[in-house]
Amino acid sequence: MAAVYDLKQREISVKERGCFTVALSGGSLISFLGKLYEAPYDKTVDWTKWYVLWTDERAVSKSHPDSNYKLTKDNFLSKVPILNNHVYSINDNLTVEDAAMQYEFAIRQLVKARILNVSSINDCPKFDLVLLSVGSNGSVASLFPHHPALEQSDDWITYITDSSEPPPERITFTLPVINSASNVVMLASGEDKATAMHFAVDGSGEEFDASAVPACLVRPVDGKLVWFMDMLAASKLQLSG
Ligand SMILES: O=C1O[C@H](COP(=O)(O)O)[C@@H](O)[C@H](O)[C@H]1O
Repeated sequence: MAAVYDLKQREISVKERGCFTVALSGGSLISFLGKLYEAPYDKTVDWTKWYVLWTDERAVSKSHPDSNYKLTKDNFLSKVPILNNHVYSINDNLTVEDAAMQYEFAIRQLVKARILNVSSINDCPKFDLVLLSVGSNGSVASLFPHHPALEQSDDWITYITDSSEPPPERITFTLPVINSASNVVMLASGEDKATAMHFAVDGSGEEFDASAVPACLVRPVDGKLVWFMDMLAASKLQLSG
C-alpha cells in the first residue's frame, strides 16, 4: 500500500508539530501495516512521534477477537516501538455512550496540548492521517448505510446500538472528523467489496443516494483522499469519463 502513506507527509507533520497523529479503523487494512516494520521503513520511521487512535471500536472487551484494539495490538502495535502513552484506545468498561464521551474528551485534550491540529473550517480535530478499511456494504469506520449517525455533525465521536453488522454496539468518528483530516486513505480488498467500490467510485447523478454507500461521503474538506484497492475490489469499476 505504498508503505501506507507518503513518507514526506509524515516528515512534514513531525517537523511542524513534533508528532504524527493517525486514526486507524479495524478490518483488513491492519495486515498491510506490517510493511512499516520491514526495511527500509523500519529504519526511517520515527515511531516515538506517532500518536495512534481508532476511527471506531466495537463494544467488546479488549481481549475479544472482534476488538479493533486487539486486532491492531496483535498485528501492528506489538511489533513497533510506539510509546504506550501515545496509544489512545476506547474504554471497554463503559457503556458506549459514556465511552464515546470519554474518547471525545481525550481527543479534546490532545487538541489542547497541540498534538492534534484543528481544522480552520469547522473546528474539528485534524488528524494527519485517517486510514479506513471499507466494509463490503460500503461502510467506513462504524458508519453504516442509511444510519442516522451519518448525519451527526454536532459531536466528534458518536455511538450506535443497532449496527447492521455484529456486534450491534459501536463507537465511531463522525463524518466531519473523518473529512477534516489532512490525509484520508481508503482501502478495499477482496471481491466482496466490488459492488460497494463500483458505487463509491462510479456512483453519481441525481438518483444516486450516497447514504447507501457511506464511503461516498468521505470527502476531505481541506485534505487529500487516496484510494487503494486490489484487482478484485476494483473488478466492477467503470471509470468512465
Ligand atoms: O466492523 C468493521 O469493519 C470495517 C471493514 O472491515 P473489513 O474487514 O471488511 O476490511 C472496518 O473498517 C471497521 O473499522 C470495523 O469496525
